[in-house]
Amino acid sequence: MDGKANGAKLRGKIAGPTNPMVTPILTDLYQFTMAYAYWKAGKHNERAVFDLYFRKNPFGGEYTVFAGLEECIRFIANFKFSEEEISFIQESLPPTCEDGFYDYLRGIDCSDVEVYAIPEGSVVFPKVPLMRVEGPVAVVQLLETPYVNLINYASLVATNAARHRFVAGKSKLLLEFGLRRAQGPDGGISASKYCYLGGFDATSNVAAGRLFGIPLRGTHSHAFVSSFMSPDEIVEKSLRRYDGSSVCEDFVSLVQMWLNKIKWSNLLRGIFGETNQSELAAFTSYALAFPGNFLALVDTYDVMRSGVPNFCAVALALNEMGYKAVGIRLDSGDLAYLSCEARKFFISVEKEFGVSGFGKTNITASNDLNEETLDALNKQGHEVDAYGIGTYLVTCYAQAALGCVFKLVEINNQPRIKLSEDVTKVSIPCKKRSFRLYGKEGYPLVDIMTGENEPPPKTGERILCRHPFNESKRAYVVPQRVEELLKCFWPGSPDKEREELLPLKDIRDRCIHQLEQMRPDHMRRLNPTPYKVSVSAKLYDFIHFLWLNEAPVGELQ
Ligand SMILES: Nc1ncnc2c1ncn2[C@@H]1O[C@H](COP(=O)(O)OP(=O)(O)OP(=O)(O)O)[C@@H](O)[C@H]1O
Ligand SMILES: O=P(O)(O)OC[C@H]1O[C@H](OP(=O)(O)OP(=O)(O)O)[C@H](O)[C@@H]1O
Ligand SMILES: O=C(O)c1cccnc1
Ligand SMILES: [Mg+2]
Repeated sequence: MDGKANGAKLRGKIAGPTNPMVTPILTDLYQFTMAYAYWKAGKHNERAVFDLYFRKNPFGGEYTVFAGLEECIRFIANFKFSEEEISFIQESLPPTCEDGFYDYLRGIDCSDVEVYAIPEGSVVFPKVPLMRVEGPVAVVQLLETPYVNLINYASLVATNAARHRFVAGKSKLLLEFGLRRAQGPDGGISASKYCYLGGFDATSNVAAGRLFGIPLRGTHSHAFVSSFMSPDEIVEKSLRRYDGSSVCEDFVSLVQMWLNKIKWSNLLRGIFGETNQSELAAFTSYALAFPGNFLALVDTYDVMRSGVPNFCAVALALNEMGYKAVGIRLDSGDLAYLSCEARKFFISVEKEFGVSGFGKTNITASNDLNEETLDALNKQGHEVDAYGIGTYLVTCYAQAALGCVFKLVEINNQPRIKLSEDVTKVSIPCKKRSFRLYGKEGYPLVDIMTGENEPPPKTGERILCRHPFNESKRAYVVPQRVEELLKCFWPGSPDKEREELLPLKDIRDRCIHQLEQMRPDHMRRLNPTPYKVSVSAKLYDFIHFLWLNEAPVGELQ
């Protein structure tokens, strides 16, 4: 068993959802009309089992990162209608609905609901339940919309982040800059949380930093650079040495001196003439404000003729004062070419002035980056150390939704099936267990679903894994390791034993670890190999028995 996935068991109070808009009325009207009809028919307490799953991996890939579980658990742990909400539901349903229904709503909570789920941050696959929710049918029905809502975008954007990480490579720093472009405030907060979960290193979103403890990072914008007109604007020019031993009274002149040295140095001669002085003023001013964290946006006027030499002048002046400049950000132009040119310049400066490590000055790139542009940069060769990514990441531009569904699979111990002309849309009936089977090389080989009461797969014992719908697709597997996927995250009460809800950082670690464990051909961007999802022989037979039982036989005329 995976040590991390098999977290500590816990009891005790669970906080409410992060977003206060997540209340029992954040659902579709039809959940209430169905709840009324269940109640009216006296069916509302029938025990139902629903599976939450998706049918197809997003972004043309063969894997998905499961995210959003903690918010689902927080939601049901605090599920209770307020009087105002009940009055509003009463106004929204037809007046013929009986008052007894509202008394029923007043009394419900999720103490009779059980949620089994795959741990958040796990790598998951189509058709395998991410969550199995069991409880009184009317109550669980009300959970459908908020649950699908809480999982859909979270898993989609976490997967998008993981895919960007995969292309960028392990060693690059990935910064999420999407708040201004996200789908509203909750889209922005969720994006920051789940991009971090999916492998980003930091966010520019301050509220998300506070809410989730995500590291905060940032540079400055073109507005800051273009707000300066000339170095004469800088009034407070003094800078104390890093070690506090002395003060330079005119840092602005020190910067000018370094700019001249760069200009007339042998190695660098000819690359630039006069740099933009208002840009130099902005950089100098920023360095005076943050001498220990100096990073400059260098593309406002001209990257190689102005931004980079100006940055170097300020960085060398800082170096003389005992500070190490952080780096530059490129936000337009050919990022591969400019990063290579900037790197050459830094290496020349290191050689010319003997500033050790200057050649390794950090280069951050931004500007409409996505998987494709990252891939193109890799193919061309580049010198970027960090990427700031916004629009394409947080809006999930390449795919709008994951398409999670919440389907009834059993009621009153009777398995149920949803048929469809489209075989990928046929639901897999029964209250099920699922297992991940690992092969000799340590990679996950196949996920298998079984009926709840079947003997589970065992390490070293051969088991037949069948494609759920395609008779000819089957394989014997002798697992080297068996991991049960669904664990109890909500046993109906905070006082009963349940899986611990781990800190976001631990969930992120699990995600990164699981992605690293996957066989590389499942992960590649072009034509990845599908990961196998299967059912036991017994469940296969039962699905097809129920299918034939429920499907009417047509008549040809
Ligand atoms: N070397 C590269 N290979 C592939 N794509 C790149 C490369 N460098 C930059 N890009 C991408 O090309 C696009 C360039 O955007 P665009 O054509 O709008 O120009 P720009 O650099 O933003 O210019 P401007 O500052 O005038 O708006 C961005 O999406 C960027 O990520
Ligand atoms: O490009 P994204 O992936 O969305 O990343 C965030 C962008 O937001 C900022 O500027 P903004 O786009 O607001 O202005 P700009 O177009 O002038 O760069 C930043 O400079 C990035 O370009
Ligand atoms: O800090 C940055 O550089 C930043 C933050 C948000 C959007 N674009 C850039
Ligand atoms: Mg932009």
